[in-house]
Amino acid sequence: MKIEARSLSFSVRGKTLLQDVSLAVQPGETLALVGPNGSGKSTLMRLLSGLAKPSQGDVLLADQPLARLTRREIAQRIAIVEQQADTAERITARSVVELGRTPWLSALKPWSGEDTQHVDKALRTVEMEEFAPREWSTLSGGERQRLHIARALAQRPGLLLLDEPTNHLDIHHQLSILNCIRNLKVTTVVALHDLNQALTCDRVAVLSHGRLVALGAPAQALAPETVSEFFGIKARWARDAAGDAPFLSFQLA
Ligand SMILES: Nc1ncnc2c1ncn2[C@@H]1O[C@H](COP(=O)(O)OP(=O)(O)OP(=O)(O)O)[C@@H](O)[C@H]1O
Repeated sequence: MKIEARSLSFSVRGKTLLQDVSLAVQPGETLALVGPNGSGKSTLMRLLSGLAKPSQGDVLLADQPLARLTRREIAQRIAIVEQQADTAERITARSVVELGRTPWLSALKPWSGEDTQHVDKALRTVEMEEFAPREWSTLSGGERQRLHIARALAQRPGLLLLDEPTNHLDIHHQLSILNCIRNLKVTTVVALHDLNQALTCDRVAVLSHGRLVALGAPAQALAPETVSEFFGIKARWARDAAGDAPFLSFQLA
């Protein structure tokens, strides 16, 4: 499902958090959103999800203005995992993932075997099947994060918005979640702090002080000069002894 931001701006109490951001993410594409702390990544995610309304500009989902869709229509199309996502304590891991099916249920369409299958598949994808009966309050930060991602996957969205989905995860689960995200046929926007992980996405958008300052193929959007300028460090391409694809190496300027 295509998502498009047209000249998006967002201000709160006279402070501009996002200014004139335009970009389009094509069906099935994975776009990494990077930028220094406070550059506007979460703000842009919230605007794309419909959780916040732009002060100016429009968000179009599959060429339809988001503002014209009902909450339920949006929930059937867009899943978001926010940065400090948390949920009620007295609930099992499986119930959290089942919440992802809510937008699809109604009096005429109660829970069915198909819903159970989506939940099972989402739990498998994040390698959390064995945790399904556990109570939420007993889970670690990384386990909760994986379940939030499973909840979003169980929703079967056309657009997946993930705000720093790997920040609580060990390296195995960082790589496996990113691999899973890249292989999904779902359009995905993923905010990342690890620029080398961003390099593995289809395209990269760089935000700085609420403005879109680069957008394109990963190696082009994350060229060392761009990274150095907007993150205030010295970046360069490096290669390991195996001679695999180059990666970014950093040091303080
Ligand atoms: N409700 C608000 N009122 C005032 N300022 C806000 C509000 N919400 C966010 N901001 C500010 O807007 C800027 C952008 O915040 P945002 O969370 O979008 O950045 P980010 O790029 O996601 O940052 P991080 O990498 O630290 O998660 C920050 O300077 C933040 O302090």
